[in-house]
Amino acid sequence: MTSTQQADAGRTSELPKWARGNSHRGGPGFGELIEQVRSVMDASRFIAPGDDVARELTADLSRIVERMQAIAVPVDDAAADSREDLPARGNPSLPPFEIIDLGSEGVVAEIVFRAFHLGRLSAHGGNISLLFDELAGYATMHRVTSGFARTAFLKVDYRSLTPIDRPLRARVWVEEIDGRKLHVLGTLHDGDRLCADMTALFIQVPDA
Ligand SMILES: CCCCCCCCCC(=O)SCCNC(=O)CCNC(=O)[C@H](O)C(C)(C)COP(=O)(O)OP(=O)(O)OC[C@H]1O[C@@H](n2cnc3c(N)ncnc32)[C@H](O)[C@@H]1OP(=O)(O)O
Repeated sequence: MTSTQQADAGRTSELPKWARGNSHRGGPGFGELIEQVRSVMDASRFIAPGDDVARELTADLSRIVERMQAIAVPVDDAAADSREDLPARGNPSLPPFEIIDLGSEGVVAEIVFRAFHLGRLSAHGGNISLLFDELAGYATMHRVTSGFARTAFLKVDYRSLTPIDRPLRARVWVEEIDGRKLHVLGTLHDGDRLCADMTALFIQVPDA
């Protein structure tokens, strides 16, 4: 039984198909491909190429983009954002978290922000907010009785600088349910140090 199915035990209806996850789409090499995509994003943060090199790199990347566009599938069939065996479900636009625990108590994840997520000397606040929003999606997905829940608002308090390149621990849970409204809380720690905490409201909606 996958962690997603275990956590699903409290729902009165199945998870929407798009949220069930799989570990096969895109094949066994897909994780390494996404890791390389992340590495391109990281490396791009630390270069100041001359014009010639910039044009060469652009041409190289254009060829790769064309190859990917030639094998595009409808988004609901895509591997990215569906692979529950990969960091952040294989979605390169998300910070690469790994789920440590998922259940009706909420979700615990390990996250390593990287060069691509750098703001000024620490992780960019928007990336921290993105992490919380995604993890709140996990936490609420397993507490709504049907459909799923969308973010109505999400507030982050940045308590101390959030480092990149080291494992951090995030915890997000549903504190209270009031009809369709789910009140969600979350924390992000570097060891014992609180980096950020989060308050959000999610609203249960049909999966349509
Ligand atoms: C395992 C896979 C995990 C995948 C995770 C992915 C997670 C991604 C999560 C997201 O990022 S979702 C994308 C970002 N969110 C949106 O795009 C939502 C856009 N807004 C909407 O679609 C609607 O405004 C919304 C669904 C949030 C609410 O509209 P509704 O028409 O369904 O609800 P309504 O306006 O009737 O409000 C219902 C209740 O919520 C309250 N409410 C709604 N928005 C609020 C708000 N912003 N602040 C405070 N209260 C709010 C509202 O007052 C009311 O309270 P009462 O029932 O007590 O009267």
